Amino acid sequence: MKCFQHVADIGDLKAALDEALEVKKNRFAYQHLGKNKTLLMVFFNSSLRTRLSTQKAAMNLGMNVIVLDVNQGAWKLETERGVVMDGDKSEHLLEAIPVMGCYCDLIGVRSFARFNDKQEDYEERIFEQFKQYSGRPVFAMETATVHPLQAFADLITIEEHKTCPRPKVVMTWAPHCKPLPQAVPNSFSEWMCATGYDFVIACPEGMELDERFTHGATITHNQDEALQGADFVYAKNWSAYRDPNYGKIINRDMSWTVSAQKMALTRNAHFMHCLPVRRNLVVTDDVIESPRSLVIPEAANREISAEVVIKRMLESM
Ligand SMILES: NCCC[C@H](NC(=O)CCC(=O)O)C(=O)O
Ligand SMILES: NC(=O)OP(=O)(O)O
Repeated sequence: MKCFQHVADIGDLKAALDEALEVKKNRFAYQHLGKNKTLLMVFFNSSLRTRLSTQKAAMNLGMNVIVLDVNQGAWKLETERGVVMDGDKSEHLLEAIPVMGCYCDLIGVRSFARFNDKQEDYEERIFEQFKQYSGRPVFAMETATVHPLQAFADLITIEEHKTCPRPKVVMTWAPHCKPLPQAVPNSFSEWMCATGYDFVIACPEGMELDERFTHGATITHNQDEALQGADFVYAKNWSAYRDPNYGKIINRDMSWTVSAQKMALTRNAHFMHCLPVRRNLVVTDDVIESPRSLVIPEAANREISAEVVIKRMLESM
């Protein structure tokens, strides 16, 4: 595997899940693969889980790990060609990327949507340049439009907790105080549509996501109806995707907060969220703290999804 970005990159999902469960049973079985190999993690944005779980996964595989926080101590990077660089940006990404590639064997990149320009975000201009100019296999650690390590970890978590072959999984929009990217819901939807699950997306009108990620899902604007019979409730806020509101908050409806009353509509569903989560905006304290909440197992499985992805990249070197 030379790139990990979309569900298709992982190939057969059943095989990937089997491999994940095997890795989870013995996460140090492939130490030889990473010997004398270096992972570089590049962060343009903050992280807790991705940073720790991906480093842990690489260490499980015997790798060395170096981390670059672009906004803390590195030169400020210009990303556009043709700019006269007489401002505060000292170095161009077009030099920085191949230089980074010199010091490592694999690169993970976190680069969120900037919401300046929808086309720039959805063309993945930063991540694509890493693919093109680093000379290394590259994986997404949440880019402008996708967060596949999260979606893979969520899929593993659902497989571990489902009690029927085809569970009903409902991804619901929930309110938030900041305009958030669509990467997490895009990838969750893309991955769920690739399973045989009954997958439903509930969101307010105007909050529909890019159809390239939601094709195959049932989409409704009625949250209560969607929650009926749900086995898993995946809450997430995202800002508007559709023009002319791209990247904006167009809805603050607190009746979409996932509460005990909402969970009572489900088939005793598990609650899921990628974290970090704003309590009592997205989900109430009692729901996230309940025994049906899977937020910690999801985070734990981030180590496993990352290990499978890095392992496959090392194997195909
Ligand atoms: N990697 C997990 C989610 C990251 C990001 N959340 C955030 O930026 C939350 C920030 C805040 O709540 O202040 C998102 O939704 O894509
Ligand atoms: N879920 C997730 O990616 O968390 P971080 O943003 O903390 O890495």
